[in-house]
Amino acid sequence: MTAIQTFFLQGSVSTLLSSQSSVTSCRKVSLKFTVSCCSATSPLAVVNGNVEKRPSDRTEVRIGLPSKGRMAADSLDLLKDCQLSVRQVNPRQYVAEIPQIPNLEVWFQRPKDIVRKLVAGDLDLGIVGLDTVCEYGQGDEDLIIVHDALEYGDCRLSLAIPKYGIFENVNSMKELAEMPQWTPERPLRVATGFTYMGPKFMKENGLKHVTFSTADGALEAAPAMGIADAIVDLVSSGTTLRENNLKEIEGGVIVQSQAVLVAGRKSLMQRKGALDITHEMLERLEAHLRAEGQFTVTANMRGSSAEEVAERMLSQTSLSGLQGPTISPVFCKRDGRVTADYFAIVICVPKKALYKSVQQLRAIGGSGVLISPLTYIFDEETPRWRQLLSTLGL
Ligand SMILES: Nc1ncnc2c1ncn2[C@@H]1O[C@H](COP(=O)(O)OP(=O)(O)OP(=O)(O)O)[C@@H](O)[C@H]1O
Ligand SMILES: O=P(O)(O)OC[C@H]1O[C@H](OP(=O)(O)OP(=O)(O)O)[C@H](O)[C@@H]1O
Ligand SMILES: [Mg+2]
Repeated sequence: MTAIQTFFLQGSVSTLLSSQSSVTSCRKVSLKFTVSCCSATSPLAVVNGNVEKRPSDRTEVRIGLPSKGRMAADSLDLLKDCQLSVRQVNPRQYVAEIPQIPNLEVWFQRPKDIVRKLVAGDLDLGIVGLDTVCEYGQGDEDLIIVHDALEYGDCRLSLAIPKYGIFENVNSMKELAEMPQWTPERPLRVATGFTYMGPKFMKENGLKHVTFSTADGALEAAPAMGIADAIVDLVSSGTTLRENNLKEIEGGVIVQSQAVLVAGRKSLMQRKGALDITHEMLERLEAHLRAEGQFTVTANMRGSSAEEVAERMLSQTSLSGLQGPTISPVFCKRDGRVTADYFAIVICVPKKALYKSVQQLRAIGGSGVLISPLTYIFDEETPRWRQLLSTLGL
C-alpha cells in the first residue's frame, strides 16, 4: 500500500556548496517534505514535494490558478478581461470552471503546488510567477513557458546584503565573492526561501563557502537578527530592503519575474484538447495585452479626398496607427447633391502618446476627437503560438 505523508523536519540542516552532495549540521532550519512510504519496511523516498509522475486517463484539461496571495486576484482579473471569467461557486471550493471553455477545469492551488502538479502531470496549464516556475520546476524540460509576460506580479529574485559593517563598500557579486571573511569555518550565511535557485546562483558566481538557512517570510530581518549575512528574496519596489538597511548589488539579480502562462509538455502533446485550449488562451491573452496599451481614436477631418487627408495624417509622427490610418468619407446632402467634404479617421494610438496625438490631429484640422478603450488587437499571427509549435517540434 502506498501512503503519502507530509510532515515538518525540524533540525540542523544546511547545504555546503563546496561539496554538492554534503549536508552538514550548521544552522536551525525548517524544511517541508512530502514523503511517499511504500511499505512499513521499505526506505522513505523523498521526492521534493512531488508525488510520483503517473499516467492519468482524465478527459478534462486542467489549469491551476493561484488560490491566494497577490497573484490570485490579478490572474482572475486578467482572464475576465479576456472574456474568460472564472465561475467559482464559493471561495472555499478549489475547483471552478470557465464557461467559455467547456472542457477546462480550473483548480485553485498555492503557486508552488501549481508548478509541482504541472511537473507531476496533475495539471496541464498554470498561471504563476516565473520565479516560482524556476524554483519549483528546477529546470524540468517538460515545463514550457507559453506566455512569458502577462504584465503583472513584476518583481525580481535578488541577492541583498547589509549596507553597513563589513559590507559597506561591497557593491558587486565579484566583490562579495572576493571578501576574505568567507572560509570553510566561517562561511557566508544566506537566508532564503529559494532553496534551489539560491544555492545554484551562488555556485554559478563562484562563491565556495556558503551555507543556507530558510524561512517562510520576513527574510529581510535575518541579517539584523544575526541569523544571516545575506538574503536571496523577491524585490519589487525595494521598500522592504530599504526599511531593513539592505542593498542589492551589481550582478545580484537572479531572475526578473512576472506572471507567466506555463504548460506541461506531455499535456500539450498527449492530452486531447490541451493544445487547442492553449491556443485559444494564448490568442486571447496576446491580443488583449497588446490592446491594453492602446486607445482607438476617431476624428473628423475636412478634406478634398481620402488621399489628401491621408497625406496630412502621415506627415505627423503620432498619427500613423498600427498599419496606417483608416479613412472613410462622411457623406452629406448639400444643395440637393451628395458630397463628402469630411472624412472620418480611425487610428490606434499608444496610451502614452495620446495627448501628443490629439494635439497633432488638431494641428492638421481634426475635430470631434473621440477616444475609446481597445479590448483586443488580433494580428494575423500569434508570435508566441509559432514559438510554442516550434518548441514542441510541431
Ligand atoms: N512584492 C512583490 N511585488 C510583486 N510581485 C511579487 C512580490 N512578491 C512576490 N511577488 C510575485 O507574486 C508571487 C506570489 O507571491 P505571494 O507572496 O503573494 O505568495 P506566496 O509567496 O506564494 O505566499 P506567501 O508569501 O504567503 O507564502 C511570487 O511568486 C512573485 O512572482
Ligand atoms: O520590494 P517590495 O515591494 O518591498 O516587496 C518585497 C517583499 O514582498 C514579498 O513579501 P510578501 O509581501 O509576500 O511577504 P512575505 O514575506 O510574507 O512573503 C517579498 O518576499 C519581499 O519581502
Ligand atoms: Mg510572499
